[in-house]
Amino acid sequence: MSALPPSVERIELDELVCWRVQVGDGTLLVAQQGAQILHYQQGTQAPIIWLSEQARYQRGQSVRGGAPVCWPWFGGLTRNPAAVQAMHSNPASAPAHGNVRGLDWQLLGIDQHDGAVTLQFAFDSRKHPLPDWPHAAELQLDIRLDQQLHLELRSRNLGTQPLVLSQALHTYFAVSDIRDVRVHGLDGCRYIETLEDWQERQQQGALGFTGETDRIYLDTPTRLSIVDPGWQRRILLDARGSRSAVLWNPWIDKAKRLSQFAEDAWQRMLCIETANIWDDCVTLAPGASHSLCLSLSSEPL
Ligand SMILES: O=P(O)(O)OC[C@H]1O[C@H](O)[C@H](O)[C@@H](O)[C@@H]1O
Repeated sequence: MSALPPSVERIELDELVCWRVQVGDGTLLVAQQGAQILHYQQGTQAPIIWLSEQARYQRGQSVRGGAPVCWPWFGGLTRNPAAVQAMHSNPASAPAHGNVRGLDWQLLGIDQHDGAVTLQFAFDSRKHPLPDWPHAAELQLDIRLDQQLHLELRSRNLGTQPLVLSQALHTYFAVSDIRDVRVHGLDGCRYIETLEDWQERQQQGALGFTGETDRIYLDTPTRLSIVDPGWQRRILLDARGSRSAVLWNPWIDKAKRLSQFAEDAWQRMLCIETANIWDDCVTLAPGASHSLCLSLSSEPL
């Protein structure tokens, strides 16, 4: 069977410019705003990345689902270590997950090589200063589609003082039914239970889901996996440059309060956010850079 050559197409979804990429039987859709991946699917299997049925494609607003980039802080800024908060002149008014997920990034280039396609996006805070965050930094996201999907998020300090960041690739995964899936790789990890006064606990065995879940896992291994018996598949997440991850599902009540989110959508998604947070934040000396990398693939059970 001869494979079709890779293809890249520019499309517009409502207000957003997007790039649709096909490599072999893999399809990828990326919005230029936020360099946000919206869709990733291999062949005829269910999508690996989840996108809300109620997603809205509007300027200035992150799309619900896909893989938003949270930077230069993750979550509520006032929950971050003091050194991350100190980068901002008004932490109490800072938006959750930083600013770049709702801003336009620059497309640096599209490279087609060895049967793979790489899209390179950049955000430069010297050209687009972030409110109340007076620092010179460049962020680049390389998105490479081959037989797998590879993300590399590189932060570079272009200023003269140390830069301290927290960040995450806030990936929404598609699952057959959240109540049936298990996440492997977390056994023995410390975690912060944000729903119970941010207490520190320790994971025992694989993680299943029976209610709202919002946890920061620490000392995470390079590989996590989602075992999904309903769709008879295992999604593999291989990370580098990260020792923390957020596991999130809003469940029934919080789902009702989320934007662009159907009331029952919690059943079909699970966020595993490959991160640098809590005691795993990134400190960059002037001129230094850091890469947070994630490769996604799937295999039958
Ligand atoms: O609604 P958003 O700002 O996109 O945040 C969605 C979710 O992101 C993370 O997973 C946080 O840990 C959650 O507490 C939050 O609800």
